[in-house]
Amino acid sequence: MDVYAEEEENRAEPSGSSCPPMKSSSSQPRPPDLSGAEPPGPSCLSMKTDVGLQEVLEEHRLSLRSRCERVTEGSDEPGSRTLLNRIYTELYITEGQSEEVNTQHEVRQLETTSRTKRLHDAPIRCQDIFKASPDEDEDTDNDQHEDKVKAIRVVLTNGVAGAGKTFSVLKFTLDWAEGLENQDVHVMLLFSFRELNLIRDEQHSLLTLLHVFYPTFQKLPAEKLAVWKLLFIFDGLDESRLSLDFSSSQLLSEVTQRSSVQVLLTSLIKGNLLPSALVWITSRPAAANQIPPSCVHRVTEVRGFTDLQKEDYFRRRFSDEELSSRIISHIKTSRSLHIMCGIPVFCWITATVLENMLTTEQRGELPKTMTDMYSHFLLELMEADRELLLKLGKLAFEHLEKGDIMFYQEDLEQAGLDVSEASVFSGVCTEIFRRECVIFQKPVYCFVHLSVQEFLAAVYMFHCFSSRNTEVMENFLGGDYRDSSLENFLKRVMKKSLSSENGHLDLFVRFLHGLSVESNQRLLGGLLGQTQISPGTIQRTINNLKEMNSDRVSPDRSINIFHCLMEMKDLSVYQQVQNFLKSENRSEELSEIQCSALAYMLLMSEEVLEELDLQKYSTSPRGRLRLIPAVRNSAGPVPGSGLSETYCEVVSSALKSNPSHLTELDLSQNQLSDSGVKVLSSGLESPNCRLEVLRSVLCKMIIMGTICAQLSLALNQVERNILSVNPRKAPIVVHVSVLTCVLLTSALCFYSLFRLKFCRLSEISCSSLGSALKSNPSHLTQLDLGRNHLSGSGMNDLCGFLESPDCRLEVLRSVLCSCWRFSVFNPL
Ligand SMILES: Nc1ncnc2c1ncn2[C@@H]1O[C@H](COP(=O)(O)OP(=O)(O)OP(=O)(O)O)[C@@H](O)[C@H]1O
Repeated sequence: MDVYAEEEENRAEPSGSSCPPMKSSSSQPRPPDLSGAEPPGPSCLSMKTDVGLQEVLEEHRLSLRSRCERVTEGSDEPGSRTLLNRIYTELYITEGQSEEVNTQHEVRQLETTSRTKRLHDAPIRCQDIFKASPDEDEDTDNDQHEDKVKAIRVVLTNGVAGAGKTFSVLKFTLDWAEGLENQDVHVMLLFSFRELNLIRDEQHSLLTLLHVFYPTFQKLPAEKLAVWKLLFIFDGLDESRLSLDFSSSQLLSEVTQRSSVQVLLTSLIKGNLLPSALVWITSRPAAANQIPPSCVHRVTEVRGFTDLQKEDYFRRRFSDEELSSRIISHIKTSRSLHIMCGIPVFCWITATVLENMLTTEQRGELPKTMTDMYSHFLLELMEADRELLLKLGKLAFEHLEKGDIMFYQEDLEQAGLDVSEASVFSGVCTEIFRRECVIFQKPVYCFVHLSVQEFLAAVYMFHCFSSRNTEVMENFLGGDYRDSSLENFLKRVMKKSLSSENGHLDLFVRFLHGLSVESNQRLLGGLLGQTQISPGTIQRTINNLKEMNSDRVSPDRSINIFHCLMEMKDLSVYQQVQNFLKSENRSEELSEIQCSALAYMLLMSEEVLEELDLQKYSTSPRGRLRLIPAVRNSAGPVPGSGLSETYCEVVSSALKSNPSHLTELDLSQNQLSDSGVKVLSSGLESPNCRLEVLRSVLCKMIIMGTICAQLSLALNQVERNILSVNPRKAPIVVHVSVLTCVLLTSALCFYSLFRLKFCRLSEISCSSLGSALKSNPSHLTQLDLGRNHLSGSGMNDLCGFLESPDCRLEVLRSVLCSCWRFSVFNPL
């Protein structure tokens, strides 16, 4: 159904009334100067402009415009394309990114970042990504900033599946082609990695590559490429099957030099080829690390829609105001639906389902959970062909484990799908499986959204369970899997999903639980197969979830157990925790599942928690572990008492997340292992880390060699992060006591104040401390050795530092410091 059919095409207007405050755009419609000899100015259409070239450019502009002005949603039947400007809703895009996303499942990541209160984010208009931000502009006397302003040449934009990256690329290009934005750019060139994949085995020069994708440019002399301001867009790095090797020394500098597409791209990104060309790359987060940070001058993140933008989306989509209001208020009644609508593609699924339900005479409850929503979505397609949907389910499932989201003809054939059969890709089925027509007529396929793939995979898995397809079940759950009850089957899948490092089965297992619910069984019965599910089975499954022991499972993963309960429509835990939060009495002992629910609710809380005192809650040690994810929504100080490596992981991810609210970290009274410290170090190294105080009183770090160096480096990084945010901010204060071995040695030199109070500094410690200080003593102005018992030859090194001419020490505290060689302090 074409929801926009009533609107007239020529009423299309750019959108964007409810966007967060954005940076202003100064671009005025203005044709580019083609001479290439001077910067573009108002009188760009100068007399010396080459008329032939002008024509080439005009042709290019028009062809880009017609490529971008209409978009396909769902069905790609002829006539189903819609004007982009009519449906485009402003997206929430920020500078910076959450590093954590690299290891997290995309939907989970969305949940952890869905809090509306994002303190440190700077929203940026997609059209402004190559422009200096206003504060950088203002700070003219800062050379560093000026450098940065000049250097925004490569922009990397991250965003989870369906967040709107491709839509923003299209809008960006369309606005240029229509003369509205970025008119200083002479030529914009749009490529998608899925297209580039098709020529990955070919040899090209940049010029011939352009000719392949933009035949108009065959009329173009090569030298023009070097003088014009070009902007290359590469959309969908995650879909790339090229292997980009940035460490390779094979680089090109001439537009006529031939090489592999990989080398062409790396040369362009590194700036060896066309050093003044701008490059924009978009990617899902997990693939973004293919581009080394040193090559990227600005990172932005498409975060989908804010709450206001969600509403704007539905209002733009439906001319019937009553309908959009009903949809919006329904979504607001379900927390998980509301969160999911932060992803534009989910808004589209929701709009499709709810519009259909509300405008036809369908009775019955509106979908409340994600599984409900997807079941209804699939229901509309069911008439298609049960067998076909199951084959798509098989394809979805088999590729889910591998992490594949793009499929080629061969993949389809393997799943038993006959690609030549027109029925497969026409009619309703195209709603869920989009055929991407690309150059050379080689089609590439994908599901319209990763979550649709996960849903179909779950449907297929359920079907295999019902039809006792032991081969598939054993392959997935292990050879020891025997015909088993539904509750045991779900328990096995849950455990398997919990052991996944990146949570790639999280949504799948949620859907699987949701499918066992009576209402969804009724809806999709024909597909799921015949299974007798008694209320007793459902209750036992719910009990299993509540009692699930998640030893050695990351607390982040454990939250998914709570989501499964919600998908099964068991709200008991949710309500208990709601009551707990409302009541004044916090002495009630919380179960593990309640802790996961509490962590989730604290995480989702719109308010950043001033301080999260994990000790405040009465629960078991395992329960306490499950609370840790809430650390991400806490401004600290975060106590780490008695916590393990898992703690380090969560704290580390809290330090990496954007925005990171942690400003103080207390590692006191902990015993941290090598691997724990390593994990923690990666958090400290993150550019998002905003730590100001690190306490480690009585913290025993069993750190040797390389780990020690790693922590040192990480702490240096913290220093840099803080300085880069605010040069006037006081440097980090590290309170260190009893360090069983000396770490931080090289880090020491970055601190102006170092407290070693109450340290039982061993001989080795003293020695390392001394040599570290000696090697780079210039920053340290205060040293507190109070209440230490210093002895042995290590003292020589320490004293050596004190005596050295580089020593800048102004204050040395040594209250109650008993020192065998106290006399050597005399020189001070
Ligand atoms: N700004 C927007 N306004 C309206 N609808 C949007 C917008 N952005 C995205 N959508 C909807 O979401 C769908 C997916 O968006 P898009 O293809 O841009 O996502 P993506 O981030 O590129 O995802 P993927 O990583 O899966 O390629 C679109 O087909 C459209 O229905």
